[in-house]
Amino acid sequence: MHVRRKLVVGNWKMNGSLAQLAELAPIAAATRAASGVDVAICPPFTLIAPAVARSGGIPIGGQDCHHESAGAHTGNVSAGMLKEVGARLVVVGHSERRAEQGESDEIVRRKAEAALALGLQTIVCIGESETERAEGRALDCCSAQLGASIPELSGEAELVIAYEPIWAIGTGRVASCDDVREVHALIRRLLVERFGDAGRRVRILYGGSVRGDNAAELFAVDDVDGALVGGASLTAEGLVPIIEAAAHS
Ligand SMILES: O=C[C@H](O)COP(=O)(O)O
Repeated sequence: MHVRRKLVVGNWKMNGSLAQLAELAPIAAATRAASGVDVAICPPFTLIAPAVARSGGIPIGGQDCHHESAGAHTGNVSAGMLKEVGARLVVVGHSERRAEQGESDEIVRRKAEAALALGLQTIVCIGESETERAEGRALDCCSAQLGASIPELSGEAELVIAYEPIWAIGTGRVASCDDVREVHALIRRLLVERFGDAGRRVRILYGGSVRGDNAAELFAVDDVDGALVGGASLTAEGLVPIIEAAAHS
């Protein structure tokens, strides 16, 4: 039996400011008070360095990285650049990037490879659309995305999977515990089939309208090892109850 610590990651998306970094201190204090929970915050690129300086020890990460280490890729940032300014993790394959930047599973896998190779904890996102769920294709969609988006496990850096049903992101429509249980069980089975025992150590996060008032029931679901939190992570008031729910799960 593998004991996986709960992991709560705040994804600020294209939100935040230097002033908003004041939220990090109470988040760090709550994290210190909550035993057995890992917490990280992923602000926009421009806030990573100042966030590291004011993090109170919480890992700070990026919301994306390019799959190449350098070159003519205007507007992009490499995993090495993230690492140089103190990032310890990165999210890749978020559905918003898949949709807005047209990122394929293949590109997401290459980004994950680049990040893991540099020792960044790497969170690979997958999740079905509303249409795919309505048509009964959610499991097939997640299975295909997982298979094509994650690299082989090698080295010491940690791979994390985030299941985020697209229709639950920022909508207030959190997925039912039964649906989350079904998808997380599928992800776990596929990870173990592919990586053997190491697949049992990979943490699987749920993301999509996680709030203080629904976190506890989500964290009680088998194979939910934490949450990728968007809107509620922008303030300590929103995120601390989720951290506390993780500590008590
Ligand atoms: O990365 C975070 C997710 O997309 C969830 O966002 P949300 O908590 O605002 O629904």
